[in-house]
Amino acid sequence: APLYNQPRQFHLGMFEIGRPLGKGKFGRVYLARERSSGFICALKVLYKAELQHGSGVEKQVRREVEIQSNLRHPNILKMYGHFHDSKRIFLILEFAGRGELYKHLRRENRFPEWKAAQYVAQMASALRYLHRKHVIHRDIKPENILVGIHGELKISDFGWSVHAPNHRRTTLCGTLDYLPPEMVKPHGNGNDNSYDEKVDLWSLGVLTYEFLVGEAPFEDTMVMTHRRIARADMTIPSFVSPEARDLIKKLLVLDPDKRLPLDAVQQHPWIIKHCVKGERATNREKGRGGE
Ligand SMILES: Cc1cc(Cn2cc(-c3c(Cl)cnc4nc(-c5cn(C)nc5C)[nH]c34)cn2)no1
Repeated sequence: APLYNQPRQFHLGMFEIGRPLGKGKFGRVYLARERSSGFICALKVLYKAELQHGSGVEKQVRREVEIQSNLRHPNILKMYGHFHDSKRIFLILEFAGRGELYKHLRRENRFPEWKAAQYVAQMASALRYLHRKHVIHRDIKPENILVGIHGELKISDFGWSVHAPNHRRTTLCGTLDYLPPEMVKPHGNGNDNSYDEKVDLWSLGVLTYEFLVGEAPFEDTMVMTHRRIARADMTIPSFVSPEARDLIKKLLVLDPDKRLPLDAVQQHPWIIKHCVKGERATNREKGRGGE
């Protein structure tokens, strides 16, 4: 029986630990197999000592577990359970058969438009699911996306996700590249620099740009990135098709309320052009004629 039909309490002895799959700031991820079922998963091990007590990180791990455990969507990495011992916290995660998306992007430099469009459509579908549950991811970037065995994307790492609307308390660290204007320059929206799900629309625009161009639109020194985000100051290279350019420009909009909503993203001509299967393919699927 798969892991989710298992008893809710897990412990380390239930798993055979395989090769390391990767490492992050606070721990490592290992391939693992649950002994009784043979179920393959990824075991994320976080060291309590490194999650400085009282800092935002401990709360982030708690939120990551609380949020990700209750999500079920093909483009969101499943969390089957968690447990801890005296020194470590263990998150039992879905194993993504083709690993980390950013490694594919670095290796291929940039994705062809048909692949980028299919990836953006999958991300829009996952974000629509999250936003319907009033969850904002807030950290959509290639480093937080994995690739499943059939090439489908899986959003992972909900460490920065929160329930909308939100007022950020934990200090940001790491790249600013994906942050929207309302998170890099508070008071921009007039009120107490709270923000909502529309921050993920901006990040989807940055992600679309990076898939097609191979680098983030505002990549620069820290100070310049700050300024260029605040002005939505970017140039889109001429090799990007007019349809893709149109979608990027409709997501990277300073005013959150003017960004293209997710249902409109999924209906955008660039997405339709690359994602809707031909008539024959659809008929074949439905077993009508067309075989
Ligand atoms: C700590 C820490 C490390 C990371 C980054 N990270 C995530 C994984 C990972 C997960 Cl969570 C799930 N499935 C994976 N599959 C791979 C993988 C598959 N292949 C063929 N190659 C790799 C690598 N990695 C997975 C690993 N590291 N986040 O927090």
